[in-house]
Amino acid sequence: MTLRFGVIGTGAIGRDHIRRMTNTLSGGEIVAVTDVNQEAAKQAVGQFKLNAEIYPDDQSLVNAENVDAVLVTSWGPAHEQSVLAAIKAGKYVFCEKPLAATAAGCMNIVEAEIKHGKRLVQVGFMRRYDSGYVQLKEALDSNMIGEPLIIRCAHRNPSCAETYSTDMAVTDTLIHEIDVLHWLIDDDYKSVQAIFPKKTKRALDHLQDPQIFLIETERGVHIHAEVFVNCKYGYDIQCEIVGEEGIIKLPEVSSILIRKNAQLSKNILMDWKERFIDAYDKELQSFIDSIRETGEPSGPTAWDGYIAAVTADACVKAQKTGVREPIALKEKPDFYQDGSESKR
Ligand SMILES: NC(=O)C1=CN([C@@H]2O[C@H](COP(=O)(O)OP(=O)(O)OC[C@H]3O[C@@H](n4cnc5c(N)ncnc54)[C@H](O)[C@@H]3O)[C@@H](O)[C@H]2O)C=CC1
Ligand SMILES: O=C1[C@H](O)[C@H](O)[C@@H](O)[C@H](O)[C@H]1O
Repeated sequence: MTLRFGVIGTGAIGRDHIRRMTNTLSGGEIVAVTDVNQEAAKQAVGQFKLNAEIYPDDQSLVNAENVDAVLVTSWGPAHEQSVLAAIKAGKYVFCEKPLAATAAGCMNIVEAEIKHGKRLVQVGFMRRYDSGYVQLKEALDSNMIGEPLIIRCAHRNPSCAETYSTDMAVTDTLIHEIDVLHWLIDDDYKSVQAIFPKKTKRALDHLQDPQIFLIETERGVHIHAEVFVNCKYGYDIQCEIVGEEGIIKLPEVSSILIRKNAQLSKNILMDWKERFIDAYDKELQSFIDSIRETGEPSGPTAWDGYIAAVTADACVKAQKTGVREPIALKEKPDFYQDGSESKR
């Protein structure tokens, strides 16, 4: 059976997911959309020629009888309400990061899903589906380099919006490393310290950019994570893992080699939509396939969303205090003890 989707939020990534669901993926169909900007919802229906009804709000959409699953692609602070409404209506829900704006909000969702009695929620941590990160995970799971000791990573955007704030370097950007790194090494975070290097001239007065986060894990791995959102040269994601027996590194994005004007060069992407286009396709196709085959999603769980929120809260506190801040997670419920660290 085709999974019938309702979309809450028809902005940038909402339309990108509608596009892939309509043109690329199989087994899913958009039958409902809503946006607080109803004109945006109407435009999305027209742009993709959807046979979909426009609903006034998330509540009416999740309760629609012909909606089996919900895509939450609204602004982060609105996610918790929509996800809780979907769970209450017994609907599957794919929620873009963040699952909720606070750790407490994520815990509300965890408790609601456990009370419902089966998994409904997948969080849009798409890097777990990126072929480069999958190769890193396979190498680590096979003990290729022995115990991981050090991770160096960088999350660089060519530029950011004027509204982008210092804490968004954590909640909007570093959140991807926060999720993918503990999944990669199957370890928990212990503490974090934020460092503000010399500021780039391209950052507005209110924004600290770049930033460095020094994260320690429970098993003693040290992570040096750079966030630089006005790097100008490109959209560049780097990740290198130093182990006891060797080093593994995220592959560069495929590009032709250009020999011209006495130079040898490669292209660098400029946009996150293009850099992770395959990962977005795979995460959503996996959501559809897993629900159709097993009755539950198999991707990043609401508990992964909680881990990300607790860690992000500690990173934001570290930005303010300048000292090493603890990252204290609650005990993982049995409901999520399915070895999901080794799954997507
Ligand atoms: N996984 C990834 O790499 C990415 C994730 N995101 C996440 O996706 C979410 C959306 O981001 P963008 O598409 O860039 O934002 P956007 O601003 O382009 O679109 C958000 C849309 O949601 C609508 N909206 C806001 N609150 C709503 C509510 N309560 N009910 C219904 N509609 C509502 C807005 O009117 C807007 O049309 C954010 O949480 C963002 O962090 C965004 C880009 C990439
Ligand atoms: O919304 C986004 C996306 O998640 C991109 O992957 C990040 O690189 C960007 O910084 C963030 O604003």
